[in-house]
Amino acid sequence: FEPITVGIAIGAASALTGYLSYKDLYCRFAECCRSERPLNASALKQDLEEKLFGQHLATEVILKALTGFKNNKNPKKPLTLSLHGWAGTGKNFVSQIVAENLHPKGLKSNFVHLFVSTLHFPHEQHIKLYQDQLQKWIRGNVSACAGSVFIFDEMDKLHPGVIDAIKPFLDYYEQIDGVSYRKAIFIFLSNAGGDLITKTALDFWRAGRKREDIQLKDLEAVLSVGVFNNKHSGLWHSGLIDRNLIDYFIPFLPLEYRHVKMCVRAEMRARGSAIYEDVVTRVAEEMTFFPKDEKIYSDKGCKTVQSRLDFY
Ligand SMILES: Nc1ncnc2c1ncn2[C@@H]1O[C@H](COP(=O)(O)OP(=O)(O)OP(=O)(O)O)[C@@H](O)[C@H]1O
Repeated sequence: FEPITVGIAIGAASALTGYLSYKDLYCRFAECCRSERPLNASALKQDLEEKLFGQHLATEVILKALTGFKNNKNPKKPLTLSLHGWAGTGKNFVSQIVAENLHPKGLKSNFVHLFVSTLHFPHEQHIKLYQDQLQKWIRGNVSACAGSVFIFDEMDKLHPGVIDAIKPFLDYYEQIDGVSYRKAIFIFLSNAGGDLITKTALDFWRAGRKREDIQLKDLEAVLSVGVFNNKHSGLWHSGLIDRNLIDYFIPFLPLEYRHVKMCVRAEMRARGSAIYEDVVTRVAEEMTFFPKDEKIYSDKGCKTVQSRLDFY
């Protein structure tokens, strides 16, 4: 070897290791976008199985969708998940778990963005402005971090025009104006279809079948009628469905008395308290259940558990 070549090689190597350690050091103190970092699938699985109660379908589909997407070095489009179900069944909660498994700071991460329809896009007359702002926001953030996560809550209260603005980003384009959106993740949350999911769960219950026996295929047809044709839900007018831009529809089942109790226990644990079963029962019994006769499902899911626990 010529001395010059060796010198260049050593220089390059030390520059590279210097750069790497600088970057590592930097990332210890500041948040870094690590879109290429592999997903720890077993950590996600454990989180979902331990923390999310009564949602065997959501657990299964989310795990499958995320591991598949993150293992693919070359996705052809961003991942789009549409979560459906009754209030308080865990849609926001799951989004938070997913966000934390992708970016350790979760919802506080600079690479995770939550939009709430009634908060961020309240006025119908300003749709044009919202469209512009949203496009700029998404473009800017995906340019800064390819693996950005965007969560849209209350999709059923969103004017479909707003989502129209981001349709091109969800499509199969390699790049748009020099930016590739293919590693980004979009999560839509909605109550649309919740009544039909509940009806299916109730049919199973009335037939004496186990909740865990409900399969995705039992709900797909139901969701397609109830959600795809529902004129009052933000997505459906927008053509996202016709163009097959939603990768997974994820149903959230209504929660039963036993699940509410699990939520109370989880909340007690989170507060560092011992588990008092009499309090667990009292909080769960304060919730209201439907349908009128059978009283199986909590009408607010686990939503008011935390505030109710404050009384004890
Ligand atoms: N399936 C569940 N497993 C564990 N905890 C749950 C579950 N569902 C709800 N919770 C608890 O209840 C709280 C409220 O639920 P969450 O905000 O996720 O409901 P949601 O489905 O997003 O409701 P909405 O449609 O009204 O926005 C969560 O922060 C969590 O503590």
